[in-house]
Amino acid sequence: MKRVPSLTFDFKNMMTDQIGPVHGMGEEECARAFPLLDDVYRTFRESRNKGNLAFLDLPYQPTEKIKALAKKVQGRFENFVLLGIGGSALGPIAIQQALHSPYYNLLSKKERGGPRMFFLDNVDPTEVASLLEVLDPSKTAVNVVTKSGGTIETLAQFLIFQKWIYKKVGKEKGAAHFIVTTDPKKGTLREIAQKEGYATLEIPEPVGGRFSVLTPVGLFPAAVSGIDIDLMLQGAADLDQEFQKVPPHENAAVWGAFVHHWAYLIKRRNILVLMPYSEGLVGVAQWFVQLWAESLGKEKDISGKRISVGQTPVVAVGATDQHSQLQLYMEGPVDKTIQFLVVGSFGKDLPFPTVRSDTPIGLLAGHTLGSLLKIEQRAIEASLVESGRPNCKLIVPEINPYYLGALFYFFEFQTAFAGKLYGINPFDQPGVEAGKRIIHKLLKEEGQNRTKETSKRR
Ligand SMILES: O=P(O)(O)OC[C@H]1O[C@](O)(CO)[C@@H](O)[C@@H]1O
Repeated sequence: MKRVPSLTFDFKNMMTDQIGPVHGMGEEECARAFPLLDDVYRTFRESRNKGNLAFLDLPYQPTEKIKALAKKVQGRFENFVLLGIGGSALGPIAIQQALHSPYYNLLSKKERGGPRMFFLDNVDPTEVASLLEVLDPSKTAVNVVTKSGGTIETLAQFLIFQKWIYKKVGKEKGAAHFIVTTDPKKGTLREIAQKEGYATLEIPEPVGGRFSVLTPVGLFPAAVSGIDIDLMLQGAADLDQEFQKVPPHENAAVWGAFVHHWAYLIKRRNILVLMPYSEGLVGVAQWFVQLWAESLGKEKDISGKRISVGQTPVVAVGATDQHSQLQLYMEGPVDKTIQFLVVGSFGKDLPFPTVRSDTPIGLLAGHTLGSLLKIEQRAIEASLVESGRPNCKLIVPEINPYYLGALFYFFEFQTAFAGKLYGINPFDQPGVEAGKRIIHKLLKEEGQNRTKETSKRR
């Protein structure tokens, strides 16, 4: 089978906006953009050639080590728990949600072929304690994922799990339960892994957390749960090859970046609503939110000039949020672009029994759940167009490892390219540092007070 990951980006409905000083983006306006895209694309390619866009080369990495370690975990453990936050959890969660049944953990081990999968991306004590109550530490593998190796939430989760496992099986045997995915050389978790003798997987040094889904961060848990990770990388590689062959104005991810950048700067569409019409792609949409928000929400451009830019990404799930958020999108401020995320064909479908009736139930005759969901998407798209509400759509032929790999690659490419258009650095996140500093300060101060109180009481 010849596989070409032609993800289609359809933005003809971006021109429906009849409100505001600039009307639509017609063919002429698009054509005028070509020289700009050519220019920016040239510098983008130069950055890649200099090794500054390392995430674009991830599709070509070797996977033997990841698969070998995954096989060991599959054979030995009943449960697999991933600990991480932000880019160290959203990608792995998105993969599971897209490629496995939502009831994966209810299947038998034979049906699953590997352990039950759990993902903790918060430090909510009720959630963590509840998981510890139902799992057996002697049958649980723990994958601690952190690029920096020093994220306080992940370190906190790790300490709790380390204590829980060591208490049951002892320190010596306990070491075999931990797999640390982190920076190849530095960081607290790297040091701990070395000292305790944990298995480790490397996140390439120049790849930041939110661009790391196609590193062992996403690939290892995927392989543990039996997903063909080579096929995921193949999808990304084929899309890369497709992109390298065409001029920038035929590259769908370049258009994705350009259209949203134009919508934000010229049309003041401050909000990008990503609306998947597939439960399997909700995790991808949530992963995208971090990618778009952390990469493009910046105060300064690369020269240090204050510009404060960034579109606010929001997830709305079709059809569910038609009955929750849609009213706002139809009649509220025209400050949004709705981007649908649709699949060509669903993996499974269920036909309706025919009911003869003049009530809405009779309308379902001859349809399936899948055709209903597709009709709902088309109807909402048409209703947005009718009321002059700009929207666009990304079409994924089907949800499988191949197209999922391509989809991640598409969004990462689009985001990095949008960063170039904005003239900002899409790979840093200086705005989150202040919060981290204060968390550390409060932990220190309140920790000292608590220690004093405890020793007074003794
Ligand atoms: O993988 P790490 O280093 O633990 O970071 C987790 C997340 O924290 C952030 O650095 C933001 O605080 C994200 O960019 C990152 O995905």
